[in-house]
Amino acid sequence: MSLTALPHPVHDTAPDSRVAVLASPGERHDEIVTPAALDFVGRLAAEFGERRRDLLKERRRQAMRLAGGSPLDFPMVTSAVRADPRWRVAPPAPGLVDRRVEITAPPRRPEAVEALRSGAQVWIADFSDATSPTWENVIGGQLTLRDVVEGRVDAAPAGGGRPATVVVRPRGWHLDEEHLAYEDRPVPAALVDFGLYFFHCAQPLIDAGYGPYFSLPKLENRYEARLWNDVFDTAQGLLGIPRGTVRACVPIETVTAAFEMEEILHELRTHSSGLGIGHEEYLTSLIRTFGHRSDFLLPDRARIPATASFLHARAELVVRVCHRRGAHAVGAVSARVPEADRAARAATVAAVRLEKEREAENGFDGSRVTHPALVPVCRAAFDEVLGARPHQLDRSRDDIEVTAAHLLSVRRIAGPPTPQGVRAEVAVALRYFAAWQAGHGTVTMAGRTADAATAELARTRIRQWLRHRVLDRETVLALVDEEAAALAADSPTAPVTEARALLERTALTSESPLCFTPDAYTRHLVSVPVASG
Ligand SMILES: CC(=O)SCCNC(=O)CCNC(=O)[C@H](O)C(C)(C)COP(=O)(O)OP(=O)(O)OC[C@H]1O[C@@H](n2cnc3c(N)ncnc32)[C@H](O)[C@@H]1OP(=O)(O)O
Ligand SMILES: O=CC(=O)O
Ligand SMILES: [Mg+2]
Repeated sequence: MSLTALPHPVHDTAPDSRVAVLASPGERHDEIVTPAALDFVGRLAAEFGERRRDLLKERRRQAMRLAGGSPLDFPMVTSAVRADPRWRVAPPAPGLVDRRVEITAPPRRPEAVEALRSGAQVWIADFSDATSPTWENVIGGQLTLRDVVEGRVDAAPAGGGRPATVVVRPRGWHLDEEHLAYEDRPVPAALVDFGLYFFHCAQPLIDAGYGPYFSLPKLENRYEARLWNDVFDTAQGLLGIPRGTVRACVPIETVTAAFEMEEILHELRTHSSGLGIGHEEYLTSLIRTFGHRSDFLLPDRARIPATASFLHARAELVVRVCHRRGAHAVGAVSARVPEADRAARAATVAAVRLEKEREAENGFDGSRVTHPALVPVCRAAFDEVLGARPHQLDRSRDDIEVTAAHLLSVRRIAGPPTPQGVRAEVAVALRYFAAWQAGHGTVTMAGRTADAATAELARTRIRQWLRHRVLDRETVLALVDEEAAALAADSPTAPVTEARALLERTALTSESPLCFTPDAYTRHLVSVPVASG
């Protein structure tokens, strides 16, 4: 597909005074937080703010229905969409045809340089889980992206070839951006991350032969996909960019979305760049949705392999649905990262290689890694199956039959954790919370990388174990003491007391929030007067 270059964005409207910035300007912020960009974001907030609030209410209603015993199944009302063999998603856009390796990293300049030059086909610049959303990080991330798109970053891979295509992962629908207010309400964080990137970078990307591409986090149903699709239509309309220029990939990260994959593709079909899978978010969603049931009691992490039948069923269904509709299917990110020790490093490489080989054999068109040293490992696994072909969209997997029972067959692995398993989750949550409160969205520990989704899963698991009484509060508190002391010894400046309080609030109280981020964000990362919402 070739895109026609357009005249510069049409944007001649007066700045919208209903958008207020509630933060002091940082270095170069005036390049991003311009009156015209604020006006654009304000228009999106005006148009979509209320629908987004309604959809968040619907999330809560659906959670209550499922907790009350309503069965989860493929929706009857959309069976015609699933049965209709005719529709396809848009063809793969320039830069997204071959996606055998995607690397994820926060949109910080050092990681941007490494990711772009890593040899991966795609860089997922992650505002969602890999960024601690301080205002400085949010605007700094946009500056990084603008510098990349406008060629101010040395992005050429050392071994030749082209830099990775940029895909931006905005924050999810559940988060607000308290530093920007529209009519005195915080602007949805998703619209800030999407809107600022789109406003500044869409046209330069099109001029360079690419487009504004996104990865949409944590969608729960087709209505949320429709909302994004409408945001894309409006945004393209406002800037005079042809409809269908945007592309968006949806990782299936919630259990309700797993039952509406095909509908999600259908809603986004003019803008879709396929579906993916994410393990951590998905496990968190399973516990949130069905964690009260003993057949959903999740054991230690090490005992939940990607080959577990319920995860395998979701992966197979993603491939089947995607290939039926001409869309890419992208595999899960490996949390393992290489360690200095040679033997440990070799074991990590072998394990990642095996994961990626399985995905390539199952029909995925590519997969995700989170460290540059793993790019060649993922690449080799996909090269073996794809060879010179850019993808395997022609490989239909009509042999795959996935039922609701398959997707929910957790029972086989269900069981209590081991003491080591509990300690590992306490340690990861505590260390991540301390890093996040200090403005770092990713950490590496014991050969694994963690982001907000990792910490969310850790504290959700601790809660589930307490709820099922396979763990008691005193044991957790004793582990928190030990791990807090270890963290203070390792990092004397880490905000250990605050991290500990956050863990206790989100894992050990009965009123623990649905997600740790909204409440922790307001308490710890918002440093200016908060707009009333
Ligand atoms: C399952 C999940 O949750 S995955 C998603 C969450 N994790 C991520 O996104 C991790 C992305 N990486 C990062 O944020 C950071 O680079 C950190 C925190 C890992 C850096 O930690 P370090 O201890 O420096 O890592 P390490 O020494 O292994 O990295 C080597 C180099 O590769 C860079 N690097 C590591 N991971 C990435 C990445 N995903 N993308 C780009 N560059 C990276 C490091 O910045 C470092 O660069 P330098 O040599 O110029 O300092
Ligand atoms: O985002 C991916 C995951 O595995 O979590
Ligand atoms: Mg993730």
